[in-house]
Amino acid sequence: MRIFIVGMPGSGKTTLGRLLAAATGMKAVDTDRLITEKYGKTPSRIITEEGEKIFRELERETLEEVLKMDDLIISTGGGFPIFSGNMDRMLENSYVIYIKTSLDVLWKRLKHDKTRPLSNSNEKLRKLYSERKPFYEKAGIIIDGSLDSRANLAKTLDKLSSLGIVKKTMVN
Ligand SMILES: Nc1ncnc2c1ncn2[C@@H]1O[C@H](COP(=O)(O)OP(=O)(O)OP(=O)(O)O)[C@@H](O)[C@H]1O
Ligand SMILES: O=C(O)C1=C[C@@H](O)[C@@H](O)[C@H](O)C1
Ligand SMILES: [Mg+2]
Repeated sequence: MRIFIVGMPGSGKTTLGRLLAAATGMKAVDTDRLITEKYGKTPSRIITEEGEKIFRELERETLEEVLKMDDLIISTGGGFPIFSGNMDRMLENSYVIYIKTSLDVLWKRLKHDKTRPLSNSNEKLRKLYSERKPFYEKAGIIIDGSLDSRANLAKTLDKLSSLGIVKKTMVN
């Protein structure tokens, strides 16, 4: 069984992936991190130095690699579900969680971060949000991203257990 986590940059995908893995005993991976390890460069460097098209191809390859694995929670890059039919591919035989976070909350988290070439201004972030929303909203499970990390984890576990995806786990 695989669970993908999707959402805007800064919505808390990596954080939730790690917490969810610790609570369920599943392994957490992160597509940005897998790409960085395999190609020796961060996504933002790949985008800046080689172009976004190359980065999106690497994401597509990474998706096929993780689809070969099992018992995995996969946090994705912000643009991952938008390109190459990736969202439909994820939905074919995995669960997908969307962390739905308001633009105000996202901008508060991202405004001091200079390392994000695609969302380094409020205008760019707004445009990305409206373009990406329809893709994210295809997810079968939608979580309110304005909660703190702990409450977010508890809500997610509740949803996953009510759907019979994971067994109810104690969260301290
Ligand atoms: N539920 C939350 N409430 C408040 N802050 C959070 C929450 N989840 C994550 N954060 C903080 O927001 C920032 C972004 O979190 P995180 O890296 O998990 O997001 P992401 O969606 O993986 O972002 P990226 O687009 O970089 O992959 C971090 O500083 C993290 O500590
Ligand atoms: O929103 C995006 O398109 C991106 C988000 C990051 O997680 C990285 O995947 C990369 O910087 C692109
Ligand atoms: Mg992340």
